[in-house]
Amino acid sequence: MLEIQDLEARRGRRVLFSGLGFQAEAGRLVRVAGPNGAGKTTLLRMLVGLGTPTAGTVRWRGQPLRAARELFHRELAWVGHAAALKDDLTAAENLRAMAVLGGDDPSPAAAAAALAAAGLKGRERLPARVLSAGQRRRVVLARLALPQAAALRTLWVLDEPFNALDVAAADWLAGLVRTHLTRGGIVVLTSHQAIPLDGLADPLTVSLGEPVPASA
Ligand SMILES: Nc1ncnc2c1ncn2[C@@H]1O[C@H](COP(=O)(O)OP(=O)(O)OP(=O)(O)O)[C@@H](O)[C@H]1O
Repeated sequence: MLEIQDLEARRGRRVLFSGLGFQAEAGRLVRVAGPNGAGKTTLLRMLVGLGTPTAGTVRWRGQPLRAARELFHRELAWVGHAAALKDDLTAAENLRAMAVLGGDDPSPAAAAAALAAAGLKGRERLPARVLSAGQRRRVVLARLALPQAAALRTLWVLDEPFNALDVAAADWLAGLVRTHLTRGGIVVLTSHQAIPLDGLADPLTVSLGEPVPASA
């Protein structure tokens, strides 16, 4: 369903990666690994259509992204590593605003349920500025607990989703990922820390190395 072929990314005169290829079918977890600066975020942004590769193609359901853009965006849930909350909005307002921007329109009850699942019961009405770093991250990730995320968003692309999470929140997120994979979703993620996803059938690891100077 997701197919990457001969992908290349350059930054100035450095080649971050080239000739990169992999495929992910329903139920597959893809973990993108590599040291700081290797190009993991760059790759994820290319996968979701936010960055343009210097060579190669990304295909979704057999079509290049630019041809499948509308369908692709209906089926994508993207959580960037720097996904930001608006400080003056409450946790619930932030979650609903992010969901709407992503093309979902959850009811207030669904948003409250997702925040409760994220361990934020009782904090829904607090302005984001008073939330801790981990709580802010939970608000962002609560989008994946909305009914639309499971029903409509086949492909989850998550940049450092486990950052700032405590053990309980990491277990919650791992549970969401597991359930999504079981339902036939695809999850592409990066993580510098060990993630509590042991025992998943056959995760695919895509390893990026140190960038090299371009020869031309
Ligand atoms: N807009 C940009 N302009 C110039 N260089 C950039 C830009 N964005 C990223 N880079 C560079 O590209 C390289 C890869 O960055 P990227 O964020 O993809 O790495 P990463 O593997 O995600 O790193 P980390 O593990 O630190 O998050 C870095 O050297 C970075 O400085």
